[in-house]
Amino acid sequence: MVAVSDALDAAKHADIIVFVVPHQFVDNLCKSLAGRIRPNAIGISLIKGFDIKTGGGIELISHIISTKLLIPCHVLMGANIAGEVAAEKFVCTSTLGCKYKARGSFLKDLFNTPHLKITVVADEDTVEVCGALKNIVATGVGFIDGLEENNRYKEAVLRLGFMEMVQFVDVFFPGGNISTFFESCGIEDLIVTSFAGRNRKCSAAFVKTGKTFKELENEMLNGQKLQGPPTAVEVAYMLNSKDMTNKFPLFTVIHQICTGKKPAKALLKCVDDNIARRVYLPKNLIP
Ligand SMILES: NC(=O)C1=CN([C@@H]2O[C@H](COP(=O)(O)OP(=O)(O)OC[C@H]3O[C@@H](n4cnc5c(N)ncnc54)[C@H](O)[C@@H]3O)[C@@H](O)[C@H]2O)C=CC1
Ligand SMILES: O=C(CO)COP(=O)(O)O
Repeated sequence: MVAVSDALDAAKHADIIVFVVPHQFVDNLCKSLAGRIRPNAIGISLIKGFDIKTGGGIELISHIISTKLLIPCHVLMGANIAGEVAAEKFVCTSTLGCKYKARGSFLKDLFNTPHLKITVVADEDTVEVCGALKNIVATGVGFIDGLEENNRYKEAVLRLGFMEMVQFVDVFFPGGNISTFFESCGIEDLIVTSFAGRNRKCSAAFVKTGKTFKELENEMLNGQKLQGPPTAVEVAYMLNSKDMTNKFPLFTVIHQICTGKKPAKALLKCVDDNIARRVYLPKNLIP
């Protein structure tokens, strides 16, 4: 394998292009590749987050790649932390979202290793939306850690957060499968990221130090970018444009804390107010 630092050099002759950059940079990356890659290339996005649509709503990153580069783009998201996959100490998992059966099976063989086990589902959008939304919930879990609060709050943020993930897909991306939430990209990635990810670590420090996320990224992430706080902004933009912030109280309060509109303790109140909330029953997902 040869590593090159220029994205166009890496992609211009490729049959399969794997996209793994912080989602903040996708637009520019696509500009640098548009019209200069193989027309029959296939994209796979590992990128977690959304893009804001002017005029309201959000766009999936894989759809942006597909539209801007005129190639199909599938997704690979799951319960894995990059360093742990590289260390090969135990078996990690990931979910490949690909609506074409034969291609899904080919891509599975390509990514599967003894230490990274891939399962394939056709439900591409749900895989991608789960990957993005769990970073918001993990940010909330980090706030609870930073407040040094009882674990009960962490457990409740995970449960309420998972429920809002299901609800978000049900309302805005109808037609997915409920079973996708039980794949690696769903509940498992939510737990892994909420215990071992950078979003949790930095949001705990956000509460403890009073520093901004930008300062913490510089100090703690060595040039990497957090995905949770910007994804919370994108989701809040979507919910505001649909007048639905009150239906997603956890996502909403996490965004308000990230942007300094509310103190971290507001998350405790949100949990107390919603802990007995009725379980959300999906109307538009296939059992
Ligand atoms: N690190 C992890 O454990 C996992 C990350 N992801 C997702 O993958 C995406 C990338 O995250 P990381 O791996 O942390 O990224 P990273 O910060 O390590 O960067 C990955 C690549 O993006 C390039 N890059 C950085 N800034 C850029 C810019 N301004 N323009 C163009 N390219 C740039 C870097 O050179 C590098 O090749 C995110 O959406 C993340 O949520 C997905 C699964 C696991
Ligand atoms: O997305 C991840 C695991 O799936 C990594 O999470 P963090 O970005 O919080 O480290």
